[in-house]
Amino acid sequence: GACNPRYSGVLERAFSLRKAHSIKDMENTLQLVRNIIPPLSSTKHKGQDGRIGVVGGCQEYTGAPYFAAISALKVGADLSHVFCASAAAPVIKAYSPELIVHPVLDSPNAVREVEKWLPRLHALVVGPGLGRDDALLRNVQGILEASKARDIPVVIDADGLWLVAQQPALIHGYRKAVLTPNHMEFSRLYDAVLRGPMDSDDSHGSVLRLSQALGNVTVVQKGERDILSNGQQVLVCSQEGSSRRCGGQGDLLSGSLGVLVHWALLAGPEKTNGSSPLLVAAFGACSLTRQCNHQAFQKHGRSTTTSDMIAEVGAAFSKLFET
Ligand SMILES: NC(=O)C1=CN([C@@H]2O[C@H](COP(=O)(O)OP(=O)(O)OC[C@H]3O[C@@H](n4cnc5c(N)ncnc54)[C@H](O)[C@@H]3O)[C@@H](O)[C@H]2O)[C@@H](O)CC1
Ligand SMILES: Nc1ncnc2c1ncn2[C@@H]1O[C@H](COP(=O)(O)OP(=O)(O)OP(=O)(O)O)[C@@H](O)[C@H]1O
Ligand SMILES: [Mg+2]
Repeated sequence: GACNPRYSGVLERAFSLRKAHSIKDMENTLQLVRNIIPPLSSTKHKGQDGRIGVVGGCQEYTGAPYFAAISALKVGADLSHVFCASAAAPVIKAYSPELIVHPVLDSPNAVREVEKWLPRLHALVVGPGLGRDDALLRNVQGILEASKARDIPVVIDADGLWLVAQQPALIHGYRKAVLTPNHMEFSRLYDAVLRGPMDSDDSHGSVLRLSQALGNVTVVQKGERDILSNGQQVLVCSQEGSSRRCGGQGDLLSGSLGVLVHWALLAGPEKTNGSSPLLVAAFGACSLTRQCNHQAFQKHGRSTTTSDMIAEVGAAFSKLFET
């Protein structure tokens, strides 16, 4: 690949960005995030700052879709929907009166039931707590196809990434897709798409190559440092978090990202200074999640859970983005 001038140009850029992932770079990117945040205003109507849908939640997993959907609201969306399997719905409803919960995902009409709502949604977060049941995944495939046909931005996380690893063509080249794999999900995707193990000494190159191989969808590799790429640019988020790794932190990230993606696309590339709006949105969600983790850990230490982090969203958002 190194002989290909376009590729080596991209790599050079990636490497220079790697060296320069300084506090100053982080600060510059945070400023771009600030630029995409819509001002609070007394003249707006309910819904204008975001109507987000989370597709996930099954018999086993009810926490993950709840975390994602409530995080979207706490970040500033006006309405947050959950489309889940029927067994998960009463549980999720009982966690929160703030979410709108549709028990449709295991119905034979699942795709039609979700499609009805698509014209009213600004972004979908697909995968938290979805599980790997074949019938459910087939329905989600239909939902993804319907969302693409309507040009609705999609954040794909957790078991949604399991589906994409099986069928990369589902999102290949979709400009409005962001994938948020953890360590395992990333290597599974990399294996499936690039047909070989990744080079664990070159995480920047791996994220860049995976994004390119998927037709430049935005990829966020979560970890000690989050590495983000749209196949052209590579960003690193090393906002201070903590050493506490309770389950659900990724769901906070993907739910927040659902809102930020909508805001970033609405703001457009003028507000992001030529950088990809999706990359800026992803950087915002990573910084916010890590800052929530940091603040919650200062209060709760080892007993920190994702609910403690969600309680910090407001203060973390102000600290990072409303300075
Ligand atoms: N309360 C809930 O309902 C929660 C449900 N969850 C759901 O659980 C399902 C499975 O998600 P998983 O994340 O477990 O996915 P996987 O089944 O792909 O498992 C990931 C595995 O990788 C391991 N791992 C993570 N980081 C690693 C690293 N850096 N090096 C080596 N191993 C590493 C983890 O211990 C985990 O066992 C998803 O539907 C997810 O949304 C999670 O979101 C957590 C919270
Ligand atoms: N070693 C680490 N140090 C600091 N932050 C980390 C570390 N690993 C992950 N994170 C942060 O934790 C958040 C969630 O990442 P993680 O890899 O735990 O996702 P996940 O496995 O999908 O979580 P979930 O349990 O919700 O499924 C991200 O914001 C990421 O930046
Ligand atoms: Mg996860």
